[in-house]
Amino acid sequence: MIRLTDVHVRLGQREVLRGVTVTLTERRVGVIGANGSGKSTLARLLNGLVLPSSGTVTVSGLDTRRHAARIRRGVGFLFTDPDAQIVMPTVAEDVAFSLRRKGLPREETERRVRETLERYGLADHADHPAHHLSGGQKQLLALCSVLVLEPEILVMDEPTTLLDLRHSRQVAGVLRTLPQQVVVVTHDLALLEDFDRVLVVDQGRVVADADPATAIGHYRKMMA
Ligand SMILES: Nc1ncnc2c1ncn2[C@@H]1O[C@H](COP(=O)(O)OP(=O)(O)OP(=O)(O)O)[C@@H](O)[C@H]1O
Repeated sequence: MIRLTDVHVRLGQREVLRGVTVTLTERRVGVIGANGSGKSTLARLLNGLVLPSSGTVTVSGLDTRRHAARIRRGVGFLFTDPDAQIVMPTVAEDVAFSLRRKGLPREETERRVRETLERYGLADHADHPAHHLSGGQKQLLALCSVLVLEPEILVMDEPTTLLDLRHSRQVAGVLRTLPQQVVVVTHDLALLEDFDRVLVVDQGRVVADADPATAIGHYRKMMA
């Protein structure tokens, strides 16, 4: 469970989030809103990448200000730009990297890497250089490298921006089957159709918080 209580975030001179209070218990939560409204900042609060200037953020009961390292281990974070996340030369090595740091035995690491790449359609690219992948394939690779760690919560910042329709649908399918709580910041409204809850952010505040159809309707009116 994620709880934000009267959260303000100031970055430089700007108050980017202004009094956000929400408790997120649903399995799939979407966050939408105009460019610059504060969505990414909200996402980054959830794994302690950004800390509140005032107010509190707790994840599974832990305050992000006091338990940053533990929270980062439990909350997988997928950045918009996959190049920010891919750290190893080949596809399989990149997925294996985080598992190795956990000290898993080699055989188990190889098995989990293979299974993950197969599940997300990247098995044929296992030994290819990661920088030879297309943008969309890189986005899938970044997702594999996060999911292989089986995080308790997954936070994604615009995970489908580089994906074609087929791969967007594949990610939507992945999100449907994942057992963990997922929070997705996106401009891809179709991705949220069957989500449990959608927040609309405007100028640093949550201005709507409802089922997808209601929240997206509110957003469309707001942007008209
Ligand atoms: N490090 C920073 N220092 C100062 N201002 C920042 C910083 N990071 C973000 N901002 C500002 O905070 C505001 C919200 O940014 P944020 O990235 O959270 O918006 P967003 O809703 O995710 O936008 P987009 O849809 O364009 O990705 C923007 O006006 C941005 O310029």
